[in-house]
Amino acid sequence: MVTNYFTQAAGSDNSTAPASKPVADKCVVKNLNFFYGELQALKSISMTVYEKQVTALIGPSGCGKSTFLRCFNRMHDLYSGNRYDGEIILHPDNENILSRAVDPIEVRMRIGMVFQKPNPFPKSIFENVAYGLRIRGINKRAILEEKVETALRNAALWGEAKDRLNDLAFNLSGGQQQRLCIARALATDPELLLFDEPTSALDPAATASIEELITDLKNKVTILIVTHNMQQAARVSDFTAYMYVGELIEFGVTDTIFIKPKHKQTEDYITGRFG
Ligand SMILES: Nc1ncnc2c1ncn2[C@@H]1O[C@H](COP(=O)(O)OP(=O)(O)OP(=O)(O)O)[C@@H](O)[C@H]1O
Repeated sequence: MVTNYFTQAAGSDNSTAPASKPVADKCVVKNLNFFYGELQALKSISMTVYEKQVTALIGPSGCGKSTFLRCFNRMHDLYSGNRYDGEIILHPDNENILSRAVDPIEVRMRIGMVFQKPNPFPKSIFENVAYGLRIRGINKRAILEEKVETALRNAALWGEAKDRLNDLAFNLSGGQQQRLCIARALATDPELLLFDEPTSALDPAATASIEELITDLKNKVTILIVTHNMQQAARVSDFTAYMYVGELIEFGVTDTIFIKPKHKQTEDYITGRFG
């Protein structure tokens, strides 16, 4: 479905100007509530994640950003006592991925995740990237080699890794390990990629290379990113959602949220007056 929402013209100097290209819905969140036992961590969130765009989730510590992100790949199902209420409709299938009828493992095959700290498996570089493919029953060496190379190229790691594919992943630098985790997530062609503060454990140079990568990747995949770093949200995202104590306070085109937010609370957070 193509929506009426329009992204900013690239390079536009008018932050509220409508419209260069229409964007399609990838996920439509409807009245999402989430509970850790008795604690309600998300309150009636409704929002759209647009296809092949980067959407940033920002807000003060404890406002529910990571909780919201983890709903998209049903991570919360791994722990008892957690409860969802509401819908996340994934397009183009028009399927509610929170439905009990939908297998969370199937959801995780379509929606990849990259965590705060790089978490490669204690395996070689090659086997880290091949891992998800092998789980899907792909074992032919030629296919694995082709897909591993493509994923490493897409994660901007091929040049550094191609001569050491059999090295242990832990021998890579922190920034390289994070790009390896991105390659691992990309290898299975996800529709949506979730990033939970992907650069918070990295130095400025490694952070810059991950940000550049995120900008390149949006040509291929829809991206949802949690970040504490407001400059990062402004640099990499097309849309921004500001959350506070489990609620979505404001959502819109990133330039508008940063230059002319509708809510004073958003403005106070963005200008550093609070949070
Ligand atoms: N596993 C859990 N069990 C119970 N409560 C939790 C759990 N994880 C998070 N919470 C609570 O849910 C609320 C939202 O937490 P969440 O981690 O989603 O916030 P956040 O915005 O990502 O925070 P931060 O920016 O500090 O990472 C907080 O009150 C937190 O204490």
